[in-house]
Order: sequence, then structure tokens, then C-alpha cells
Amino acid sequence: MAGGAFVSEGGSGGRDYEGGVTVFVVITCMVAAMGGLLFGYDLGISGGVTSMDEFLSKFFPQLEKQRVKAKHETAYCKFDDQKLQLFTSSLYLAALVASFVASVVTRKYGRKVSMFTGGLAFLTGALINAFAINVTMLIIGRLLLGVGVGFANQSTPVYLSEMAPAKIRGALNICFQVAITSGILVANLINYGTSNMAKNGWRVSLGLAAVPAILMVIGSFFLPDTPNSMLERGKYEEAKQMLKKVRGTENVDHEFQDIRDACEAAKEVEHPWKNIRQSKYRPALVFCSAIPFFQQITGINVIMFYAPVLFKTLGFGDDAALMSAVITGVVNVLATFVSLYSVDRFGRRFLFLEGGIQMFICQILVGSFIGLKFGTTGTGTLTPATADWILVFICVYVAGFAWSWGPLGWLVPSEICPLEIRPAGQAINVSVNMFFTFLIGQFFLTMLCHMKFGLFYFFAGMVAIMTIFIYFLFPETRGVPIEEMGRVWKQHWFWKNYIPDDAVIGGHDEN
Ligand SMILES: OC[C@H]1O[C@](O)(CO)[C@@H](O)[C@@H]1O
Repeated sequence: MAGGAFVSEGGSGGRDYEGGVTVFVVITCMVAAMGGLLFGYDLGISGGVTSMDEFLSKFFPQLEKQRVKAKHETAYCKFDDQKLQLFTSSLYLAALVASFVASVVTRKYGRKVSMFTGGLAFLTGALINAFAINVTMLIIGRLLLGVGVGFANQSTPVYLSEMAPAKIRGALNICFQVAITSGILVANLINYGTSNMAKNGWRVSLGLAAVPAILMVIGSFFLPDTPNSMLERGKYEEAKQMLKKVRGTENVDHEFQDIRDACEAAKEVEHPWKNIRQSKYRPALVFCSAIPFFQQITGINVIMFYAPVLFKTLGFGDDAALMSAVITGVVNVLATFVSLYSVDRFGRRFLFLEGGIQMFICQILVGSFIGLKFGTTGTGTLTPATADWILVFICVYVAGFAWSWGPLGWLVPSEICPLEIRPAGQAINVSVNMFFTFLIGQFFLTMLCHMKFGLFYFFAGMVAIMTIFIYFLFPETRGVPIEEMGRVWKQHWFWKNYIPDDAVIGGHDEN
């Protein structure tokens, strides 16, 4: 048992298993992270595409008139169009539904089958989008991409968590978010390049999603399944061999026994959806629902989806708007690396709280700058200096998100759910995330049109609430083996009321 690798508000229990980061772990996780790359590409690509004139006049000609009118009236409403927003948001609605199907597939057939299915859906969606001739094709393509996202987001974080040794689980899991942010940045760069093409730039932008999709389909053939997943399906010997291989040591008996104990417990009660309603899983249920909700209501996707449109709304030229999106994309990736370094050093709570405060301040500043320049009427122009400051604050805001809620939004839910509720917990996390991503995608431009600069104050208020929520209710989970989370809740001032004594498992040699 290693006290140092354990929770700060804890004290007793826990085990430091043998085995470290093997080449095997690194390679398998890189392939698995392809799911994140694809998700990121889809998140990042729609923003630039929806600001391209050729795309807009082909599919949304009515917007042209609106934009001309907006030149003389309010800037806030330039892009307010339900169908245009549906192009962005529909993907997340499909992802929401698909994540429920994916949770069953992930449990019954293993993590890699889910990744393969996701890759295939991505591939089809990308091709339909690239050859779209009407809005219906665009939306069908986006829906298929959404199915891909649902499957990949369901299986990839679980896969990463199960492959990682407990002591670096945080860092490895964040590879998923690194992959997402890299995907967004690649998309921003591609948009910047294709916007200068004489024709069909948007087709290239949308079609290039096929490249990582192909890599994912091929990669998932070669991925091994996780020991946890093999045990879950009764393959004991294979699971043990796999654990030895993954950990790079023969001495895996203790860890194997703990995973096995958890697996036996999981088998007794077969229904993860029923299980998660039990009182002992109340904290997991609450966090698996609240964390993705809060992650989205930070307003991050306002920037990820609509940065080019937002910058154009503020009066930036075409190139400047797309370049600004590239800049926020770079900050997003770099700051995610910061969390890779710090999540297992400073812990999750510190990052959540620091990131929250940083985002709050920036949102107030951005709202105030826009308010001062555009007022409630939405008329006025930004001086270049003000525009630069807004960009700086948006970048600092993105950095705050990228080393806190971004990666932790996937990490924490995946590490607080023991095996018997994991598929349900993960599905709730993904679907709540997707639902609110959908809402932001569908309503941001309309909200901006009505709430004007006050919208940024609204997001600031939400960030304040979530930061207080974490302060009071979230215990540190750094270094806690997934199977032993019961112990952490049992020691928490609030959650202990929900946890019966027999729900604390792990450290079986002490029994
Ligand atoms: O990096 C920003 C991206 O990260 C996510 O929150 C996923 O964790 C996305 O919704 C967002 O677009």
C-alpha cells in the first residue's frame, strides 16, 4: 500500500500494484486515442465551414440577406439561423442516442468492437458530407458522424482507464482530451487553408475527416481488449496473460485479484442501469451527470464551434477570424498538455478550482469589452486594440478550460465508476455531454442575438456555480484504483451517508 499515491482526504487503504508504463500501454493508447482525434476534428471543422461564403450561399442563401441587413442594424444577430445551427448541432444529438447503444456493445462485445463501429460510422459520414449537394445530405452526414462520436466516446476513455496503471491513469486518460484538442486544431488549420481555395474548400474540410476514420477502423483490428473487459466476459486466463503483458511484469496477482473481485461483484447484479440507482452509487451518478453538464455550460463550445463566426460578428475580416480560431486552437492543445503534467501532481480538485476562477474572470472581461463597444443595440466597431484584448481574454479562458474541465470531464467520470456501473456511468456522461453540446450548438447564435453581451455573464455565472459545487462536494480522486472508490466516498463529509460499510472493497489481504 502506498499512502502517497492516495487521496489527501483519505488516509487508509489502497494498493500500489507492480508494473509501469510499458511500450504496449503507450502504443495501444495512441491507437485508441484516434477516437478523440476524430471527435475533435468534427468539433472544430463546423465553425470554419459555417463562416465560409461559398458554403453559406450554397446551403443557406437566406443568411446573406440577414448579414447585409445586420451591417446596418445589430451585429449580434448576423448568423442567427436555426438550420445553420442544426448543421453544427445535429451531430451531437445522434451521438447522444448512439452512446446508449454503444454502452451495451462495449459491455457485451468489448471495447474494441465499439471503436471499430465508431470508425466505420465516421468514415461514411465524412464521405456523405464531402459530396453533399443539399442540406439533407449535410445533416445525414453529420448524424452519421454523431454515431461515430457516440461509439468512440463511449469506448475510448474506458479503454484508456483500464489499460493504464493506477498511478498514471490520470495522465494517460488525458491523452483522450489531447487527441480531441489536436483534432480541433487540425480542423482549424485545414479550414484556414481551404478557405483560400477558389472552390469547394468546404468539401475538402469536411471530407478530410475520412483520414483519421480509416486509421481508426484499421487500428481497432489490431488493438487488444482490456483485461477488465476479458474478465467481464469470463475469459480468465486470457485476461491474466493480457494484464501481465500490459503491465510488463509477471507479478500481477494482486491487481488481477482485485479486478477479479470487482468483476465477480459485478456479475452478481447484472444490470448496470439498475445498479447505478443504488444508494452506494449516488456520488457516481451525481458526478457522471453533473460534470458533463458543467463542462458544457462553461460555454467552451461557443468558442470551439463559433469562434470564426463570433470573430466575424465582432468585425474581424475572413482571414483574421479563421486565424483567431487557429490561435485559440493552439492554446487549447498546449494548455491540455499542462494538465497532462499536473493532474497527477496537483490533483483534480486544484485544477477544477483554479480553472474555474480563471474562466470566470475572463468571461466577465470579454462580456464587458463587447458590452462597452457594442452596447445593447449591437452597433459599433472594435478598434484593433480592443479586438486584440478580446482575443487574449478568450485565449486565457480557453487555457483555463483546457487544463481543468476539458480533460477532467472525461477523466473523473471514468475513474469514479466501478466495473458494475461503468457502462451506465460512461453512457450518462457521454450523453449528458452530448445533449448540452447539442443545446449550445443549436442555440448559441440565437442566444447571442437575444442576450447580447449578457450571454458571457450568463456563462460566467454558471462557472461560479460549478466551482462552488466542486469545492464542497468533490473529494480528491488522484491515485485511487477504480475498484476502491467506495473508500473515498465513505470518508467524505456528505457522501458518506450514502455508502454502506460493505460497499468498500479492495485491499483484500487485509481481510
Ligand atoms: O477542447 C474543447 C472541447 O473539449 C470538449 O469539452 C470535450 O471534452 C468539447 O466539448 C470541446 O469542444
